[in-house]
Parts: sequence; structure tokens; C-alpha cells
Amino acid sequence: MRVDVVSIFPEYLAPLELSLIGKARGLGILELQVHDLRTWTNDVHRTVDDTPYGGGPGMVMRPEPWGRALDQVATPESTLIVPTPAGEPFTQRVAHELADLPHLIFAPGRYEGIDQRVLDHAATRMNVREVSLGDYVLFGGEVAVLVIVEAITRLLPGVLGNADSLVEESHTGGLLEAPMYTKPAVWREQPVPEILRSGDHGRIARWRRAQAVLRTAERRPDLLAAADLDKRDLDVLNE
Ligand SMILES: Oc1ccccc1-c1ccno1
Repeated sequence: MRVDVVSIFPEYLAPLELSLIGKARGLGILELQVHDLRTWTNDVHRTVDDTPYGGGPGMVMRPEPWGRALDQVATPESTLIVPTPAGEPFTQRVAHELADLPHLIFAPGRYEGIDQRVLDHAATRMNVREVSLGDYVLFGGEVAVLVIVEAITRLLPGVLGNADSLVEESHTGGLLEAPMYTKPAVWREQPVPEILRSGDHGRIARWRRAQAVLRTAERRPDLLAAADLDKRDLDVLNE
């Protein structure tokens, strides 16, 4: 997968050189380049924003630099990802969808956002997806890019050493993951649930599934409707 990020704060994306994302880049699983939007300005002040038509507070990112940036970076197989509070919810399902694509271009906006014509023009030549991390407002989209790139990269084949890690995690199968424990067996007078030390893998799997169902029902009942619950799950909920 190739990823390009265009930002007025390219240094914000430095963490993409670290940890597993850095490993994925080193292994050639992920090709990633960060660009400074001001590269595509053509005035002495390297202007990227201006006041909004129609009035209102703040500034809007001008279309010209973005247009020239996308002209250079985009290919026919590109998908433009625009983090925005007004976007579709970014979920694990969306992460899987994006992880299957060949080329992502991220356009993290600042100020009051990017001139809408940038997105509308891009949509005439590539897929455009506006995505939101949640119902809150950030200073800009760079933090969202870090989150989205990490969520996608860990899904790429070869990045996680143990593919099983992808099986039991939260939101796999639509449920939150069960509580996890490690040594010591007792910590501050709190024992690890006995079943997890029984060695009975069938019982352990059933216990974890039950815990996932109960935790999801308690914290995210909205997920239950789409979860693939079986009779045993329903019995757990009705206990
Ligand atoms: O609040 C934002 C500002 C700029 C770009 C994205 C966001 C955002 C907020 C929630 N998800 O994305």
C-alpha cells in the first residue's frame, strides 16, 4: 500500500516513522510520504488560507495549493481521505475497507476546513471519503491521520507477527474484547479469574465470548444489533 499525506504541519506526522508503522515501511509493506502543502503555493507568503465567503469566524484553506498538490500526487487508483467532523464514522469496518486499497492520499485540513471545491473536483477523478473519528472537534486533521494510518497499517498482511491478534480484538465480529490478564496470578489481593488458569481452552473461549457479549451490552448496546450473536450469546444476555 502507498500512502501520501499532504499537510501544512508535516512534522506532526513524524510518529509515522516509529514502531510498527516504521517496521511496515522498512519491510516495504507500506510506502509512505509526507508532503508540505506550502510546496504548492506560489506567493511570497506561501498563503494557504483566506476568509470564508458568506462571512463567519476563522479561515478556510484555499483551493489552489490543494489542487496543485493533488494534480501531482494523485493517480487513477488513488482514494482521497479527508478527516473532518462532518465525515462518516471511522470504524474498524472502514479501516478494513481502506486497508484493501492501493493508494490513499490524506488531506488533513486546518482552520475551518478545506474549500469544498477541492473535494468536489477530486471526486471527478478519484474516490473521496470524508471520515470522522468521533463527535468532537480538533485543531486539525493531522491527529486523525495518525489514528487512521495506524488502524489501517496493523491490518496489512505481515505487519502483526501473530495474525491471531486480529481475531480476538475489540470490534472483530462486532463485539468489544473480553478483559485480559497476565502474571502475577494475584495482584493487590485481586486474583485472575480461575477459568483462565484452568487450561480448558474450550471453557476459556466460551468465558471470553460471554464476557465480550456482556461488556458490549453494557458499554456499546448500539453494536449488539449488528453483532453476529448465537443462541449461547443470547442466553448469556438473558441470564
Ligand atoms: O475536528 C477536526 C478538525 C479537522 C479535521 C478533522 C477533525 C475531526 C474531528 C473528529 N474527527 O475528525
